Amino acid sequence: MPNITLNSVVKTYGGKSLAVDNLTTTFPSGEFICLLGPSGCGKTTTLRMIAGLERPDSGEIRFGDEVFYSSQTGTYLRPEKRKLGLMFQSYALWPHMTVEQNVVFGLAMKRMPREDQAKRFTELAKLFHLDGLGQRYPRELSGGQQQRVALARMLAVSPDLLLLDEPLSNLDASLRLEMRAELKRLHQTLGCTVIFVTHDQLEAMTMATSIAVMNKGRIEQMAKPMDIYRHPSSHFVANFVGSPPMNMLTPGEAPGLASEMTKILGTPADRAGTVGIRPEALRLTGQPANGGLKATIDTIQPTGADWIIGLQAEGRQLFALSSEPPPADIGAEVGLNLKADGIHAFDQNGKAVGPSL
Ligand SMILES: Nc1ncnc2c1ncn2[C@@H]1O[C@H](COP(=O)(O)OP(=O)(O)OP(=O)(O)O)[C@@H](O)[C@H]1O
Repeated sequence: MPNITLNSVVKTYGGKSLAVDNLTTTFPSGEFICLLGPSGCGKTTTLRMIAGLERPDSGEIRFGDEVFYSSQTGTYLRPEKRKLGLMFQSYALWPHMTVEQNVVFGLAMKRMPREDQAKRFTELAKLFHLDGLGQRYPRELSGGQQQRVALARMLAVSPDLLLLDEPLSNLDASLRLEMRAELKRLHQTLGCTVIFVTHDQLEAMTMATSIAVMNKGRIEQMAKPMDIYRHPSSHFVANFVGSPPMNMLTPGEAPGLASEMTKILGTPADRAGTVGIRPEALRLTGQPANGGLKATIDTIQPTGADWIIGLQAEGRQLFALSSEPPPADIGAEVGLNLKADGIHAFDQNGKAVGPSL
């Protein structure tokens, strides 16, 4: 299966609002890629340009050797000519059609014989646990069942590429969990390339084989989820991925803690940039060691499996994440130990520096 390549793709709206900023990247075939980033960073625009629903201002988009779009040659392949499956947040099943009619809609449009359509529906109904629901109407289905019908409809035409724009955002937490597992399983079974837009880092971390973190119309970093988490290439990525977010110290903030962090990292003490520590790398001890780092507990948030512990250290609010209950109550002074692999440093331009790279 071919890769998707974007070369110097630019997209502005109304000639002035820059949505995608000279984007050059390759989405390798067979990967489950999550485009992750804050609202307005250009995720949907990127996806829509790959789908052919939005025309770039300039650049080139290819699917292997097939040119989807090229400003140089004036090529623009219409969406229906690109062999894609598309699914959006509002997946809009046809309300007046049964589940089976919805699923085989694309096949009927392609004039596939009725018996073959029925056969394909049986296969898909099995894959998406829709057995026995073929004659129901969408209003007679649960949210999760509707979502599975939408997925089956998208896959009925055997697309080479699936483009999904926040398809799980309308679901409640337990259904989301179920659908995340379903999509992941589906990707492993079908082996097709998936590009999935989300602003939810948990969704990206749990499903993607590769995350592309977007910021202001560009991809800041593209890597495997755990590499993004462990080796963020910039302040932006480090801050965006992780919950609670990384504790960031700008120059002058909590100097005792910052200098201990730079000492562990081996970066110069007269730093000009930011240092950060993941909440789980802040370990609390019952008693502060003599001359060691200390903090005061100011909030305790049990999540069930973990505790998020708010701390005050040298006038700064920090958050620690622990799978153990806190060693003391609110108001108590505790010692701090720092775990080296959760510490990161960034230069003045926000680029990661030091041994974490
Ligand atoms: N049709 C449009 N007309 C004008 N500006 C638009 C249009 N669509 C998007 N934009 C702007 O382009 C930028 C990128 O938008 P885009 O929808 O691609 O971002 P996004 O990362 O998908 O955001 P979200 O997560 O909120 O959907 C934003 O500044 C947005 O306001």
